Amino acid sequence: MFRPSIISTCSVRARAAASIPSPLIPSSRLRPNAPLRFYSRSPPKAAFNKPKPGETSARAPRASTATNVVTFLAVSSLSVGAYLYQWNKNRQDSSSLNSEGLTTEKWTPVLLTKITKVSEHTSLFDFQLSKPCTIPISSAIYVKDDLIQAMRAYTPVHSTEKDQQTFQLLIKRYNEGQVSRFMHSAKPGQKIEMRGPVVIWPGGRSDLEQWDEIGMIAGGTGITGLLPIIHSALTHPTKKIKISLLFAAQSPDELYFKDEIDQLAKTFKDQLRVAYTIDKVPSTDPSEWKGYVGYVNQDMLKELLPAPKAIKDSSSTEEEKDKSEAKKSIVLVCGPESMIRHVAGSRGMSGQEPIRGVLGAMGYKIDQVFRFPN
Ligand SMILES: Cc1cc2nc3c(=O)[nH]c(=O)nc-3n(C[C@H](O)[C@H](O)[C@H](O)COP(=O)(O)OP(=O)(O)OC[C@H]3O[C@@H](n4cnc5c(N)ncnc54)[C@H](O)[C@@H]3O)c2cc1C
Repeated sequence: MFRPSIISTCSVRARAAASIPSPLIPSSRLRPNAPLRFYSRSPPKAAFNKPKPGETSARAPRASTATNVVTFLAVSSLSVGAYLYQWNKNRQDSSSLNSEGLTTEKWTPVLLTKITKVSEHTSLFDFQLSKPCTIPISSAIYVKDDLIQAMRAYTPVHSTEKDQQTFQLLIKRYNEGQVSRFMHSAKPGQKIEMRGPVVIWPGGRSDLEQWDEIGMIAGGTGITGLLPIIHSALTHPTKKIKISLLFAAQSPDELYFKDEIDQLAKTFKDQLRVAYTIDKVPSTDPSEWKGYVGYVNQDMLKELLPAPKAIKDSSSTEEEKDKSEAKKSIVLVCGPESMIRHVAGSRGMSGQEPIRGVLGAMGYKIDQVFRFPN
């Protein structure tokens, strides 16, 4: 099972914030010596009056001192009980309203604000955090299905290195899938238990500038892991990093964020090159499709990706080798397990299994390829 390096970006701030008093906490808690009115009231005097002459004892039985004390204690404890119940309820409400920003240390309820269907099986889920939080580029957040205590990782779509109070998850529903089905049955207004963020590919953060070229192969929802890296690389303040992306999906409507990606390719035309492939051309409008058809293959990749280092090293002259050494490139593969296996071979438990599949046949080695866990 995939075990990411756990980092928490929000907890220190959240801990400081947790000490801020809330208006929902009863004032007696803020001022410990404030009198509690509920039980400072005396029991009704009439019950303890002596019977007047001529009155029958049946109408007004005289209470003994012991009974008075018992009655007083019973009324008092009921009042205290009611008070404590209300206080505890307020405390719970306030703790969920003031819960920490997202942290890796514990499950935090996060408000689901909106659901937007983007294809037959996939929706975009908008969330609001109670405290701003840094969601690093190339990180994932764990979502828990409370009913069966199952958790799965999802990648915030437009994560940045800056504080943000909202984020989006793109989640595909699988018919037999536990957590994806739970999320697709959730409603706006509901709170979802989350933990994170955890960084998946550290190369996508502050040391992004180490790369001259980044090749990418995305499969379906796997684009979520790559999109923040694309944005960050294209807008890098000091370096023009070249990006090439082959985006593979079952059908055109599963090429998520295609309009956004095409727009980026237009704006950054000397930096970003994009190609698409789908499993099958839709029968409804086959002439509309202009991209590749079929699973990822060498022909789709050889003109697009940075060349494999191993091939360069063996066939180049010394001068060319020096140049290629100076150029640092990597190929990122992000998508479902079956697609990763086909493109680069299984990553294995450690992520260190040799590169096989299409990339392996082209001569790429483990030091030039990163397979995202799935
Ligand atoms: C770091 C990371 C980031 C991820 N980001 C996203 C994301 O942004 N969006 C997203 O939708 N998913 C993402 N995933 C995948 C996600 O974590 C779940 O694996 C997926 O939602 C299925 O979980 P489930 O509980 O619904 O299905 P499970 O109960 O785990 O699986 C039940 C069945 O569903 C089918 N199934 C499950 N996953 C897949 C798959 N990927 N492809 C094909 N069939 C499958 C299989 O037939 C499986 O037997 C990510 C995974 C990782 C590790």
